[in-house]
Amino acid sequence: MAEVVLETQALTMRFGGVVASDNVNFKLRARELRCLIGPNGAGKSTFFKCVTGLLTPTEGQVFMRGQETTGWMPHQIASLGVGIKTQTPNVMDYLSVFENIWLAARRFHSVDEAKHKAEAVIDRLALNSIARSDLGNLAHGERQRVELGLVAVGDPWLVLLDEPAAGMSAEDVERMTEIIHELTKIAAVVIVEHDMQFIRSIAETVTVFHQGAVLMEDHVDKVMSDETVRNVYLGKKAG
Ligand SMILES: Nc1ncnc2c1ncn2[C@@H]1O[C@H](COP(=O)(O)OP(=O)(O)OP(=O)(O)O)[C@@H](O)[C@H]1O
Repeated sequence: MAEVVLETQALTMRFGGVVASDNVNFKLRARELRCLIGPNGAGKSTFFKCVTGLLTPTEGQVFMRGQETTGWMPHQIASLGVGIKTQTPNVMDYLSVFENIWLAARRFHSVDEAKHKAEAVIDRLALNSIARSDLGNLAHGERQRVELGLVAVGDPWLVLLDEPAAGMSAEDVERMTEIIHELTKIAAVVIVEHDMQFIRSIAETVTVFHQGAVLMEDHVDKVMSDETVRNVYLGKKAG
């Protein structure tokens, strides 16, 4: 079986009396693609933030490729080879697409190598036609793609994405699906997502959160037809 690249053990996060993440045991293997779903307030973002270092869990542990990372800062986690895309973009509007991606590549590579890497990612993500445009002038879907470029340019073995398809057109979502499949050739990918159509088109196994805990973890088709899941979530949202 493939190596476990991400694991949480009894991960718990409390905000005062609210148990936002409740004893979560999670495992992800190399090149696996996993969507985290659940209704509003289910604890997806809290779990994501505990794993990416934006929050330190109250209890429990996080391991990446066997290395304990509980309480690490996001940049420390990134330096292991983990690509993180949060909902707060880490881009510069007054620089071009190429410059943004090149700058991200410089964190990992020499000047020449960074240029080469940036060009390769621009090719792979079909960003050639907008490579010289300033980020500030791009449409939402294009920006999202550039942000994935920033993640991909570090050659990550684990990629953690918070709502990459939010606010996108159907065409952009389709492109994003292709890019994510492309990413799974080199990395395991975790995606927090609301868009059910997107989830159906990319996911195999999904993890359903409810009241901070894992309610179910199974193939997307099984999860979508599960009555308990429908009751807590899909019944209202997926129609
Ligand atoms: N910083 C915080 N302080 C206090 N309570 C919080 C904080 N962050 C989250 N919570 C609470 O924790 C619970 C889980 O929230 P979380 O944002 O993780 O859920 P979610 O599944 O990501 O929801 P959504 O789909 O709406 O983003 C909610 O009850 C929320 O109100």
